[in-house]
Amino acid sequence: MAKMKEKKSNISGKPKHSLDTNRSNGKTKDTNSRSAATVRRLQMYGVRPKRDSKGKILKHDFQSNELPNTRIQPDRRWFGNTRVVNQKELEFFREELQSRMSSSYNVILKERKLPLSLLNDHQKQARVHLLDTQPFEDAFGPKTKRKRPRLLAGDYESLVKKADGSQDDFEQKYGDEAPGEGTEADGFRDLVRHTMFEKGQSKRIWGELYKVIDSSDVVVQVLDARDPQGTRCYHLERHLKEHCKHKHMILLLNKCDLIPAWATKGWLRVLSKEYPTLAFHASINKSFGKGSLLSVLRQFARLKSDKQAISVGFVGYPNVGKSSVINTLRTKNVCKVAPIPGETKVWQYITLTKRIFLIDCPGVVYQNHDSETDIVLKGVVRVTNLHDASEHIGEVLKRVKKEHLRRAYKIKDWEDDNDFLLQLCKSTGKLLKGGEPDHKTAAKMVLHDWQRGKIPFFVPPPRLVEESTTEEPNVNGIDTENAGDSNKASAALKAIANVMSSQQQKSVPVQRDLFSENELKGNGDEQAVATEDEIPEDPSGTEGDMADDLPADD
Ligand SMILES: Nc1nc2c(ncn2[C@@H]2O[C@H](COP(=O)(O)OP(=O)(O)OP(=O)(O)O)[C@@H](O)[C@H]2O)c(=O)[nH]1
Repeated sequence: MAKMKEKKSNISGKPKHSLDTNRSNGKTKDTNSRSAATVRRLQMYGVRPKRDSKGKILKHDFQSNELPNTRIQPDRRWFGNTRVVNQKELEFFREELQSRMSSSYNVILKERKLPLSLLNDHQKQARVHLLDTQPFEDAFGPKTKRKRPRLLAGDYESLVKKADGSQDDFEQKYGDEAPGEGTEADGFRDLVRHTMFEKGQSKRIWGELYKVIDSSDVVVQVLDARDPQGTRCYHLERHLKEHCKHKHMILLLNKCDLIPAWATKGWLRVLSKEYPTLAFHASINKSFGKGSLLSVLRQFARLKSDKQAISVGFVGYPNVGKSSVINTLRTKNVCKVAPIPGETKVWQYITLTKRIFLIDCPGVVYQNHDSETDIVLKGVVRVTNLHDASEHIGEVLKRVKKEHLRRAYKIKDWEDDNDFLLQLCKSTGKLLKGGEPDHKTAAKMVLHDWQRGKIPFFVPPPRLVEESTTEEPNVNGIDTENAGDSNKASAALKAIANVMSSQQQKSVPVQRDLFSENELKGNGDEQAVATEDEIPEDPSGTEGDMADDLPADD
């Protein structure tokens, strides 16, 4: 039977060629031979166009007879998931989709699969739909009417004249409002101020601050003891008084080692009239005020006995030492500390005890009328970022006593800030190419020293009126309305007052080499209220109180 069939398909009797379409009828058992379809496909590949001697195609099996060349340029869009539609189709699609979407009786399913970007113009590339408002002829036709822009001046010179004139007018008009110190009338300085001197005022930082305040039961406002009033945030205090009466605030005079003890005590007395205030020196090994602060926090935890734990937020200007205070309380480097402002970027939760959590906050600057120099000297701006640091040196020379500068930089005398910088450049070898003094680098060096507290400076505390110098520190700032048990609350208040008054009796450690003997003593009045001593490790006797409460290091 098999032989008969073979004969049928191979009538010629010639041996079968592999490209013979009749070779197999698909029913034979021989599955290795090519099927008719394969043979046809292979034959198709073999078809080549006929060309002339120059290679030009004369005839091709797949070429149209009408067109000379029907080859289409390859384009990657053929292979993409795209479709080309003309403008009319697109318009139709847009209208149709728009009407469907705006109709409240239609719901579009699988919306994400639709090319909605075709419907809504991208905001950045949004086009002016000229043709919606006027016909094509009016918008782009040959008789298009275009308004000529009204130029202020015909040529460059008259434009300059006009600008000068308007500047004069402006100065005449606003001449009385003299620009603040450090600002220039040309508007350039304003621009620089925007980019750099507004550190700590961004929306993000304020957001962080409010997050910390919202989550805190006690807010510790850390102040720089060298300039407590200058680093206070009155806006925040007002906010707490008005909107968060149940939250407590205490002031912490940090870096008290950088000012004489009488000044620390003076400030303690002045500030404690408003809020409970403690002096502090942040240092992991040699701190001051740690015990007092821990005791006060523990009393606050007592006041909030309805809560399982209290959160204590540390807020304040950049670089005042918020993170250092937290590290000191934990006796461990749990927060990043750096001698440059803006080291803390986001808030951070730290467990102090089972009942007390601490929150570190980035430094916040409340917008006030500080000049650029004030901002730099408060340590808000990183000195390395200053374009010209030398312009702030005049103020440093004004604020710091000559004897300190002489001692710090070994310069005998100087006429003005320029002369000071010149001598400093020479003595420290800060020279540019060709031996020119490098004022900017020398000035940065001085500002660095200022920010790190190497040049002694402090704002003396205001003198108190006799009658107001009461012995008992004020704890009126503490609201006890929300404290459950009134007996407990009054006991806690008493304890806080005790801690504050006992701290005021203590000796405050001071970096003695910063000041002269006279400065350390202060004048007569101050001497009467304070004596200072350099104190060894952990002067406050209250450290032990909390020791067993503190968590084991993790
Ligand atoms: N002399 C002295 N220096 C201190 C004291 N506390 C902090 N500092 C220094 O002040 C600098 C700033 O401290 P940080 O703790 O980073 O300040 P911060 O307030 O967290 O700063 P931001 O991250 O900008 O918010 C560091 O160089 C500390 O060493 C202190 O009590 N005495």
